[in-house]
Amino acid sequence: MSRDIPLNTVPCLRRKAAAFQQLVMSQNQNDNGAPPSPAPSSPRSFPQYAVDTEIVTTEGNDQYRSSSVPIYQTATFKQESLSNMGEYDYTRSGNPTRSHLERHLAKIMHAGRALAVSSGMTALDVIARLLQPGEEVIAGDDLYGGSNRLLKYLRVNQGIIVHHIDTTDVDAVKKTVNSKTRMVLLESPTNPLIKICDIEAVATATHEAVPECLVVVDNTMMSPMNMRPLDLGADITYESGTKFLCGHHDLMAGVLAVKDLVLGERLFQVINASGCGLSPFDSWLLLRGIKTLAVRFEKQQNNAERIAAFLKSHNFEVYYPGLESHPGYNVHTKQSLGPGAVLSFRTHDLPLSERIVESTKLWGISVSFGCVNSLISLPCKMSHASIDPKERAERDFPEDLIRLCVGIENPQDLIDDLLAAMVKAGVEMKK
Ligand SMILES: Cc1ncc(COP(=O)(O)O)c(C=O)c1O
Ligand SMILES: N[C@@H](CCSC[C@H](N)C(=O)O)C(=O)O
Repeated sequence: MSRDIPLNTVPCLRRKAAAFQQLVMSQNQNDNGAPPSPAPSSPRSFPQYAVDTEIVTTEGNDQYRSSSVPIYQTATFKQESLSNMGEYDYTRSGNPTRSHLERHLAKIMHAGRALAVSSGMTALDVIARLLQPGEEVIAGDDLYGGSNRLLKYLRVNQGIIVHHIDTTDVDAVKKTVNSKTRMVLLESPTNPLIKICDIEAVATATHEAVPECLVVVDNTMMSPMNMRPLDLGADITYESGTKFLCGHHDLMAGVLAVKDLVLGERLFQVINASGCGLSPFDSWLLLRGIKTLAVRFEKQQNNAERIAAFLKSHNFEVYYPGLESHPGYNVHTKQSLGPGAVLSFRTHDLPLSERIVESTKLWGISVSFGCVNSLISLPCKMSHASIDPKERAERDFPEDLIRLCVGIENPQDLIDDLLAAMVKAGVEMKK
């Protein structure tokens, strides 16, 4: 499958980035002694190659031409003089290792600016701080438990009105958007029910109704390997860097990206004010992970396709957008480059699902996904336990749902392990 994507927005991005850089520099000079602020982390170069090449190709400007970006493990930066301040003063405001990562992310996410923060939840929190009391948010009725919890917090404590609706239904979004809507939050595929939402159609309908409303896409499930929501009309895309970008479950991170540099500056101001920028070491580690994203992701996705076919052949109800039987198959195929490596399936029997999860050997019982190791979980007791059971029931959340997050192991070993776990748990397997 070709991973090339037309980049017709690039020349305009380049002009915008240069103009914005100019603006920030002139502001710094006129700011009557205000501390320096780093140049916006817009891409240094623009994508010219397929995504797997771009992912591994980073551009440094290190004085010794080091192949790996140095870790600037420092809180402060000394200034030449009071009249000649440098780009960096304090790591909360900016750090060269973080800037390097952010520029690379901006390039691979087709963004004008990217920002790296301490977790995926922090990324959503930074975006949510753009909202005012009384404003409205539309979000899915199937979304990651932590995002649901943050939206609930905003509703209870900050006076934000939140509508949870079926965002796979564009008409339902059109009916709910009103003059007070300031944010539409989408996941596609959703976590954990793998529902597909037509991002372009929702973004167009939302912007037609309320031009200033931000369409925000959580792209954690797809990563830039499979989807660039900014190219589909989203205003902001964010993802948990803890997952595919890192790939090894050894760090927490979140990334945000925008095309509009003014919006990017507003998000940067929140990050600087609240101090949630990613640390130098974690920025370095995340960049290291990103370089192998293409090979990991391709193997994980190929494995997932085989496992989905195996489950389907045994008549399980499988949720995976790589299967033509998935109701969102056509929309997903239109807006992304592949089905990803997370899938769910049902047994319609909670104790049986629990026994399957507890009987695997190779599949680790763990939350999260995107890791090189394969993981199995029961969302109702793990990643989505923070959603009130009553609320889960109202949304018809299947408690017996098992989620598989596929790693890079040998696919036959993974299938054999699942099969053995199913037999041990008492599933009658088709011969
Ligand atoms: C879809 C999705 N979005 C956001 C997050 C939050 O990311 P983090 O755990 O890095 O805060 C998660 C998982 O935690 C997730 O699954
Ligand atoms: N105890 C955590 C659960 C994290 S779930 C992580 C990941 N998004 C997943 O879907 O597995 C919490 O309460 O946030």
